[in-house]
Amino acid sequence: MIINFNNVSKKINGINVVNDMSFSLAKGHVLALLGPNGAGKTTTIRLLTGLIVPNNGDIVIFNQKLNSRKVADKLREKISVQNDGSLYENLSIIENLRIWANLYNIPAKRAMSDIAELLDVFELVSRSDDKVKQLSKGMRQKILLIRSLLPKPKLLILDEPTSGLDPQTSRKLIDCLESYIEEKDTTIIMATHQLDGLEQLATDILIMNSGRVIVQGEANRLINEHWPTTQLKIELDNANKARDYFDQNFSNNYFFKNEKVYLTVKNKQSIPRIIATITSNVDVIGINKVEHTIKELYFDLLGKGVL
Ligand SMILES: Nc1ncnc2c1ncn2[C@@H]1O[C@H](COP(=O)(O)OP(=O)(O)OP(=O)(O)O)[C@@H](O)[C@H]1O
Repeated sequence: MIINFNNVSKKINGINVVNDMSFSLAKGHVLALLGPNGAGKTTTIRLLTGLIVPNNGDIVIFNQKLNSRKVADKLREKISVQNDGSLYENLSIIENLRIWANLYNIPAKRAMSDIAELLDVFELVSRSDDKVKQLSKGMRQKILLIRSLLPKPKLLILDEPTSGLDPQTSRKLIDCLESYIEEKDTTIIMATHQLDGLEQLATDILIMNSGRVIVQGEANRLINEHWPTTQLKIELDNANKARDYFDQNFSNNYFFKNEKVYLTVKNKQSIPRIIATITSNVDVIGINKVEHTIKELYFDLLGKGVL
């Protein structure tokens, strides 16, 4: 495991902002830290970076107990935080990145090729000589992300990397990050409110509220546990004509919506047989398995009053 939080609590102004929190994160996994405003996400991240220390419990990163400033400083060699430090506004993108590469002690030749690769992945090659002060918010976020990737961190910590970005730019940033980490085996923990398309990047999720963990684990497992049955979406040539057939054969396990049938199947093994039966009895245009999302899981838990 790269990170272990063992019964960690943190009190601020007499309030348990993080309350008996336990979770772990395996190498190469991407954890999305989710929860409403004030849930304790940023505090969790500050605990993780050693900026604040827990009142109870312990934090173990790369098998080292995070119990002193010295350990936190040592761990900094393996950890990058996106929002650490600011950019030099009057310098260009490339100048900024060279300065940071130098601060990270990256040899000049390697820095040149790494910066070129990152600018390419993040689609900023044509803007590399632009001054930072001329950049849009989305571009700045990209530069901060590139900067945090430069030291090739084993663990990358992101606090709302897409905050304030429009949906398109935010998706683009995540796409860039995804294509960069695909080959790099970087472990990531990312606090975010951006739930759309999160499964594209996140392997694990942790939903917290009022300082407590509500659910945590691998996203696929949590989704499968939450929706143990499979739902098939069946597009029909003539939905009205097919109503009787579904009534007689699937009684309460289906509903019609927008000319489509949504059929719940309890036993996954029976899916091929069911599809064969349906296609031989009604005119089917297409059948898809309904894939549930992290966003649905989040709001389902929220709607049920768990959060
Ligand atoms: N330095 C501080 N002084 C006082 N209260 C604090 C401090 N830091 C955090 N808190 C309180 O702790 C709680 C959790 O805050 P935190 O910033 O960790 O939440 P968050 O989940 O990151 O929220 P958001 O999504 O709004 O960024 C909040 O009630 C906040 O007011």
